[in-house]
Formats: sequence, structure tokens, C-alpha cells
Amino acid sequence: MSDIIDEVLSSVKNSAIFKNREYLLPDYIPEELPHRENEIKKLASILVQLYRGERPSNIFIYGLTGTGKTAVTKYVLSNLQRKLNNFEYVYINARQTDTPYRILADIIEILGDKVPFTGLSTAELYRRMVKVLERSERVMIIVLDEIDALVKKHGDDILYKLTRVNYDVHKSKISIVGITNDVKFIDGLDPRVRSSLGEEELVFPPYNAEQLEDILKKRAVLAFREGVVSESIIKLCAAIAARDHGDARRALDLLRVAGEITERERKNQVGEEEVEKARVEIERDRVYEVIATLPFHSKLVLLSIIKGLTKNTRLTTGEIYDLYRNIATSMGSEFVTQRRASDIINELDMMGIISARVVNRGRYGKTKEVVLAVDSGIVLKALLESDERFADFWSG
Ligand SMILES: Nc1ncnc2c1ncn2[C@@H]1O[C@H](COP(=O)(O)OP(=O)(O)OP(=O)(O)O)[C@@H](O)[C@H]1O
Repeated sequence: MSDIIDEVLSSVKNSAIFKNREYLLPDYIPEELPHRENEIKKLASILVQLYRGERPSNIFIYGLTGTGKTAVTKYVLSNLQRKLNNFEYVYINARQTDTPYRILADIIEILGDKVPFTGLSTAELYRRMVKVLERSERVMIIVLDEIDALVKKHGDDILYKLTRVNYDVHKSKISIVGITNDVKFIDGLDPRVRSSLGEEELVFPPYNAEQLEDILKKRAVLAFREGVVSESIIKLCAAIAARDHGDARRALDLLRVAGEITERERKNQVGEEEVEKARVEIERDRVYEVIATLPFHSKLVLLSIIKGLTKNTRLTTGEIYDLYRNIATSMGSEFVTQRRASDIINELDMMGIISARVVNRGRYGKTKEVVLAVDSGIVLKALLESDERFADFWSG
């Protein structure tokens, strides 16, 4: 057995493919960010007020996923801090650190105080934060990435509190940098929070294929051994990611996974075939993740569609609802109204999991016909593995 492990290990240790795979991982912050010069300049010119010890405006940054929002923000802040060294900043991903309690605790901890994991009220934490801020006599920049996730879960009260801190603290100041890829997010905020958070706004446009190519080239030189990745392979990865709204993360993932597949198959050059396999693998992972995290009734509607499609090539919304109600009842669960089920079908359509087409059935009026837009095997796998009740139902 240990021979097998040794063999697998040696293929990675003496990789013919990667010089340093880490340069392709999402958390690596590159030293250069090509094609984000304008955004770096804009953000730096707002934050540069720190030089005078003044509070920079709050900033709201938005743009689609993988457009470099996080990378640019971290890049500008860490470079400014090296040069100025007169401010603090804390980076908080609000999807991971997703309670007002943990956010306040993170801010307090970066300023050097300890906070118990739970047990205090947020009002008490707020008081402590004001106290440590006052003592620090510095400007503090709070970066809230994926800020929409926090507000969806807990409302915008914590944002309101944070934008008001400067009224309670006198010797220090805070500024907030909010980042989101949900363009509509800011419209849903309390008007006071909206105007305060959006003192300055920055929009990150998607990358085009040539820009992605540059980004990939720079990373490929660091990550791969010479001769493993050709220019045409980089072009191909860039073109695929550009079709998908110019997402640099996706382009980098594609190149990394293609490299991993090449390594696994013990080849010594990444070819088009490996890129295609990587594309399929990444797409499967994405679909799996999206389905596994759907709410229960959306999953149930999807399960009904899968079940219905074992007998028919397409289904009407009425047929789906009947199936859904039967399955819910047989599982001892409540069911949602036909109108809500119809909304769920629209949501699944928007996510690209199913495809729904309106058909006119003469005097019977209009209905929608639904087919799956992704591989049914992966849908079923995600449903059955993410909820035991579905596994029991399907096997029973
Ligand atoms: N101009 C660039 N040059 C080099 N790498 C980049 C550039 N822009 C983005 N990247 C890389 O692409 C990946 C995604 O970027 P980043 O996390 O900054 O995107 P984002 O806009 O914050 O996306 P999300 O909204 O999904 O968090 C990271 O690995 C980042 O290093």
C-alpha cells in the first residue's frame, strides 16, 4: 500500500508540470495586477488621506466575481501600510465571518484586545470597540468583503452602527471599505447607510480575453515548468473565461486544474484536451455546490423535475407542481404554493440549472416547459448527498 502512496507523492514532489502551484491558488496576492492600474490609482488616491492622519471617505466597491476587487483592495492597503505605517486595517470576509458579534470581535482583536468567543452582547462589544479605538489614536480601515452576505442574514444595523462610530470616538477614526458583486445590493440599504457607505464608489469592469491572457501569462511563468504551457493554451483558457463574463479567478482555476489533470495523467505538456477536461470538472463542481446549498423546497422542486424527466422528455410547470406535492407529502413535509413553486422554477432557470421555455397551448393558455440544462447525474448526486431525506426517498 505504502508503495502506491510513495508513487503518488513522488509525482507531486518531482512534478514535471508545476514549479510552484501556489501561484495559481485563489489566495495568492500577486505582486503585480495588470489591467487594474486605474482601479489601484483611484483607490489609493482616496486612501492616501491617511498620510495626513485623516479619515479617508468610506468606499463602496462593486463588480462581478473575479474582477480583482479583493486583490486590488489588499494590494493597495498592504502597500500603503508599508509606506505610511500610521494606520491599522482589518480585512473581514463577511460570508465567513458572518455575525455582527464576530465582526466587532475581529476589529477589537486587531487592535490588541481579547474577546471571548461568545457570551457578550453586541452592545457591550460595541462599547469595547469604541474604547480600544479611542486608545489606539489611529485611523482604522475596516474592509467588509462580500458585505451583501452579512446584510442578507442580519440586516444593515451593524453597518449603521459602524458608519456612526466616528460620532462616538474622538481620538481615532474609522473608514469602511464595502465590497460586493451584487450590483443591486446598495439600493436595498437604509438610505442613511447608503449615503454614508457610498461616499465614494468604485466599479470594477470585467476583463476581456486579451487582459485575461496577460494575467495568465504572468502567473504561468511563476507556476509552471518551462515548456509545459504554450501560448495557445493560455489563449484558450483566457477565451473560455472571457466568455463567462471575464472572471480572472475562473481563468486561473482553469489553468491550474488543467495542469493538475496533466500531472495526474503523467503527461508533460498541457493540451487542449486537458483544458476541456478541466472546464467540465470545474463546471461540475460549480453545479454541485450551487445545488447542495439550495434551500430545501428548491431542492425538492429539482428532485421532482429529475423524477419527472425519467418518464418524459420535458415537463410543464403544472406537472412539476403535482410531482412536487406528492413527493413532499410522501416525505411528511409541508409544501409551498403553486405560485412559490413557479418562482422557484424561475430561480433555477436563472441559475442555469434548468431551462424553461414558454409554450402557447392554444385554448389551454400558456405554460412553461422545463428541461434540465446540466448533467442529471451531478444534480442527483448533489441532492442525495446534501440531504439524507432525499437519499431515503430515492432509495425507498
Ligand atoms: N489584474 C489581475 N492580475 C493578476 N491576478 C488577478 C487580477 N485580478 C484578479 N486576479 C486574481 O483572480 C482571482 C480573483 O480575484 P479577486 O478575488 O480579487 O476577485 P473579486 O473581484 O474580489 O471576486 P469575488 O467577488 O468573487 O470575491 C485572485 O486569485 C486574484 O489574485
